[in-house]
Amino acid sequence: MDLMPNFSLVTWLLLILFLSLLVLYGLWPFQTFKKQDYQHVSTSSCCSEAVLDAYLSFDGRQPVLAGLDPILIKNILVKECYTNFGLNGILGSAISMAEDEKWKRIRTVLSPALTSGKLKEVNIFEAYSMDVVVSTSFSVNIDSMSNPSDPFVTNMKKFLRFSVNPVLPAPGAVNGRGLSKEVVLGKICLLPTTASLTASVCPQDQIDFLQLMVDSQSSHDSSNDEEILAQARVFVFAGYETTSSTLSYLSYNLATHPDVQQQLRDEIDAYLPNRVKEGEEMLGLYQKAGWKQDRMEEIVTIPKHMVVMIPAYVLHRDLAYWLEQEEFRPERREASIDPYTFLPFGAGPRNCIGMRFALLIVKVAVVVLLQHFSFRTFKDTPVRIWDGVFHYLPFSPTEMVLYNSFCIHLRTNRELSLMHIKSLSSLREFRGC
Ligand code: HEM
Repeated sequence: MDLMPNFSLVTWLLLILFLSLLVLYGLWPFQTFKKQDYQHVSTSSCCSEAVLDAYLSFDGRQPVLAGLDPILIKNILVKECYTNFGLNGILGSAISMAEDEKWKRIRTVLSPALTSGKLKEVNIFEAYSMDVVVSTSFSVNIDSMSNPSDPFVTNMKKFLRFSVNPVLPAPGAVNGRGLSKEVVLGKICLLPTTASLTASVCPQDQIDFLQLMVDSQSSHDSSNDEEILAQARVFVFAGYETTSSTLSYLSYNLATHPDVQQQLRDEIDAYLPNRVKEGEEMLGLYQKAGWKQDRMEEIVTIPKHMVVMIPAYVLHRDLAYWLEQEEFRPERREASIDPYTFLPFGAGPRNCIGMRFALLIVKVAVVVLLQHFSFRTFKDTPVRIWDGVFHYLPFSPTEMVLYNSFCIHLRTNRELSLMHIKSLSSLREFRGC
């Protein structure tokens, strides 16, 4: 008797394809976690009913370990700093993607442009958000509010909407040393000529990160050119959207909390009657809620090249660390904050290179705005902004972590044995799940 069903060739091929995909995506990736001693963490590829301090998920076939424990986070971020934002293509050589020696080299070149001393020289009043980032990163003055149709502004916006044409013209040589600043800017903005930029580029010897990169080129080398372009793009990308979103959320919170807004205005009037002072720590929005006492120590082994993500969005709403975690409570800055439970700019050697700059931009904007205006709600302002956002998203906050949103991503470069201190009371339910 013939035991093989009488399928057509196409059916057999589809069956083989189905079984291969099942093994590749459904079975094989799970072996990574089975080999490890992860009994204490939950393995889930969908929204889990209860989540521990660390849990496991999959990004396609890529196993991902997500950590919420501050000690785990500290170990990963400070000792194993291989950040990977998961971007490719035209941002492939950017500092945020680079690893090992390449990252060290780029970071060393770029860091001097963003020290606090350097920031004191920044002319922060001439323009804002994109204008400030572009002005300080490239020494190009644009006024995107007054000139929204300026080719630089429109093309930069297109780039930020991911509509940039990935096929860029070949790099142009200047003085036999690779790219000039104007050529890089032309390429980022897809401008046909650099003539329109020449008027905007500051003539004085203002040091910006782009000039530092261009100067660090020892000889004309097209891979260097590509690297410079990638840094230029990532600075705009990392600096513009983050800063403007921070300002938007902050103004929303100030509008919906008029008492906080008044208190801030009083402070500004008291401390800065006539001028904007830099360096005031005005943005401390979260507070550690107090450590739970019941703790258990375990050793966690994280294999080499494991992708680890720190789900900052969930961490910042973790009831183990924050009281009334959804509330805007600026007075929380009075309390000491565990740096590894509040990670708006990451931590460790690969933290945000633009952190000081971003805080400066945001603080100055808020001070100047509150000196002249008030933020008010109007009848359509949503009472809880996140309700409005989640209304349009098909998944809950926990699922968003599993979909890798609002996360810091890293890849370990060696096997790690970490002391994992687990709060026993951390077996908690995630809201919205
Ligand atoms: C409120 C504004 C900002 C926020 C919330 C923010 C947040 C972050 C975070 C979370 C990281 C990843 C840190 C990690 O992986 O540990 C990062 C990296 C980075 N940020 Fe920012 N950022 C902001 C503004 C800026 C600005 C203004 C610039 C540039 C001028 C900038 C440039 C970068 C770069 C280049 C990296 C990659 C650093 C590296 O891999 O060495 N960011 N940022």
